[in-house]
Amino acid sequence: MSMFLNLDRMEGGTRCQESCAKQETSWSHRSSAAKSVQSKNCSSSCTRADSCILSRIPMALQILAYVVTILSILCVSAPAHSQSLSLSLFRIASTRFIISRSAMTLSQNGTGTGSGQLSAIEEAKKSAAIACAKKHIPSSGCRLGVGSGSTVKHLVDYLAENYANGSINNLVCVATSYQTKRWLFEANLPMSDLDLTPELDVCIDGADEVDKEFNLIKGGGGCLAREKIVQTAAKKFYVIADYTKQSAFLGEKYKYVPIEVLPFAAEPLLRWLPAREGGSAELRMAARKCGPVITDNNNYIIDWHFDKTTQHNWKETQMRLNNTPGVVDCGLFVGVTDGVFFAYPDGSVQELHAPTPPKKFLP
Ligand SMILES: O=C(CO)[C@H](O)[C@H](O)COP(=O)(O)O
Repeated sequence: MSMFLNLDRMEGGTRCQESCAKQETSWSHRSSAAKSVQSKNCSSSCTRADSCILSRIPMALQILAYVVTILSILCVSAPAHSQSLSLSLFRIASTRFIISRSAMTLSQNGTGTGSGQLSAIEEAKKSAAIACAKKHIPSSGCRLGVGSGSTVKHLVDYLAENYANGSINNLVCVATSYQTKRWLFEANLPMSDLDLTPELDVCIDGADEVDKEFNLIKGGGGCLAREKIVQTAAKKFYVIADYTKQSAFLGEKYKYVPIEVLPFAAEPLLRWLPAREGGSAELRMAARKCGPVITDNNNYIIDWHFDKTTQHNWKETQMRLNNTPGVVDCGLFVGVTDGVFFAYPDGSVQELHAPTPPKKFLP
């Protein structure tokens, strides 16, 4: 839900997105000069021009407009021009009132309960994100891979606050998705990409399910390919999750493995995957657009609903899936997690470490 709300917020700022996209190539260690460019262009984070103008109308003027309007209506003999002036003022004031009410509703709903309170699960996501950040992001900063999804949004909020108040310095963030990039940008956090910063110190990401051997299913948000690339580029990989993601075995709670595929191969893969791996496969369809979900890499997602009655060797399954023509990557993350932060409804957070440290490409 919150993902949709945030996208809605972005859709309003088309001009802002364009200027952001133009800056993308120079988003490395963003200087204060770059930041001022950002705040200039993205004062259109105030998404619609009319809401910017209206927000500058002082409250006193609005009240005056209401009063004048009521008086003119009461006073039928008032000259026509004063009636029409007061009606215009009334319209402006009412529009502003409606806009500010809708903005309030949007921001409240974004927190998960519609009442401005975080739901128990959102609270847990936030606790996991903060605990992990406190432990693994040093105040002297680091090169940080930033995952995707609603749990990661709490991490971004934490980083925004602590970077702004100087508790964390020299941070460089590499996003795993378009949405995360937007969040980092709006939070004024310094960003880079893998071209400029190919080696990262830490990557922190959410997950859809984590089993007791630290095998993960990821890709509920369709960002799995970039998430795996950024995770692989990092020396350490930590998962942040609420208690609903903790399972004894994969499939206990989450029902499928997302697989990013080339559109050209989608139809045959929908047949090949169940024929070889069992279960069933479906093309993920978009919720608010006709047709399939298109990933940040312009690919499709196939959700493979695996057979829960048989035991799977996830390492081998991952290798087979990734060796299939047309598969870009799959949402199985096997043997790569250094630690998981699970947060529970009572507010406690448990940090679990991998029994044997995962092997990394780089030391
Ligand atoms: O893999 C992901 C996106 O591709 C997310 O990390 C995963 O779906 C968890 O998301 P959330 O924190 O919203 O539950």
